[in-house]
Amino acid sequence: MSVTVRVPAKVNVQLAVGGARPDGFHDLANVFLAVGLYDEVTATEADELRVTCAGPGADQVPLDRTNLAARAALALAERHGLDAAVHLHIAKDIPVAGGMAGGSADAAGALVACDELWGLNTSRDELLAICAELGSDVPFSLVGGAALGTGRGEQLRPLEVGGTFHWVFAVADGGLSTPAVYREFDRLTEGTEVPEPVASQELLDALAKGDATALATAVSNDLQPAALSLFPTLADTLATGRTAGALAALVSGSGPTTAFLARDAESAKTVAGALLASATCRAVRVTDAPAPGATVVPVAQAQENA
Ligand SMILES: C[C@](O)(CO)[C@H](O)COP(=O)(O)OP(=O)(O)OC[C@H]1O[C@@H](n2ccc(N)nc2=O)[C@H](O)[C@@H]1O
Ligand SMILES: Nc1ncnc2c1ncn2[C@@H]1O[C@H](COP(=O)(O)OP(=O)(O)OP(=O)(O)O)[C@@H](O)[C@H]1O
Repeated sequence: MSVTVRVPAKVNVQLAVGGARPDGFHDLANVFLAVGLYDEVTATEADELRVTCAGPGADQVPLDRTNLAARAALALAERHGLDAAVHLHIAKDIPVAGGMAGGSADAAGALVACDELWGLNTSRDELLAICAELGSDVPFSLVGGAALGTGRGEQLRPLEVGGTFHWVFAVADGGLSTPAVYREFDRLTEGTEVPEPVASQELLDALAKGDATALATAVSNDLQPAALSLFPTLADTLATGRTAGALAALVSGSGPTTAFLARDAESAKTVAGALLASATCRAVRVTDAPAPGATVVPVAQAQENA
């Protein structure tokens, strides 16, 4: 028997970062928006824990127990006193090390898939607690939609979204390590007073109204200077998207994927065309938001996708 779960990528429409905490993490006001790029995790009964991965960037994904999907299965099995004898296959479509929470998506997907496969019926709250142990972005991958993350980003408040937003993502040639980007943030802000991270009311209102123009003026990412410092050519990608008519251009989370908010589907196509033609990125993806969180794929559909 197999269970397949589909999990979305995210963009951070606001990422306000506070000073470094004693535990090395940073307090955040993190406004997550799930977007329509998905990984699929299939859990199948097996003699022992095994991970396979296919799709763009699969060669950069570890297949041992450091894989976040494997860690999720082990954490769930341990809670229930089980052996994590499962084959996890990841069909990857979310850029690897791109700042779109791909590994987190796989962790949330593995958790839901194993829970279903093993017939555990773990409560939502318990699943969210396991997610938070696995990583700061993992709880949001489970819930999807839009949410404000506080603490290190793991404490979620769901947010209302009043419409569809059109996005273009430019996948960079290379990756960025999330801890390295936070370290660069610390270096760049050294000796300055880092304000408490606070969610922008203007931004939350724009999301609730589904107003792309208002959202575009309110988006912000405090990690963007750090990502640009480590990956300076991203400035060219951002400029290309802006010139092509994007309402907003920003680095997605810790980068190096860049995100462009478009007025409508037509404008998204124009922005995507300009980015592709510019050769300032490796690939371009056009999609909508919000997207649902981790969802079990009906068996017939999973077989069709395989
Ligand atoms: C940049 C974001 O993707 C925005 O959503 C997240 O803040 C990163 O979330 P993530 O990849 O799930 O990160 P984690 O696996 O929890 O942490 C990886 C590393 O990132 C840094 N980190 C992460 C989250 C946070 N609030 N403060 C941090 O300083 C820490 O160095 C940590 O050791
Ligand atoms: N299932 C997984 N998929 C991708 N990478 C994984 C996975 N498990 C572990 N990793 C490791 O984690 C690193 C970061 O990958 P990931 O794709 O999650 O980055 P990211 O999208 O930038 O994360 P975030 O946006 O949450 O900071 C990879 O370079 C890889 O070594």
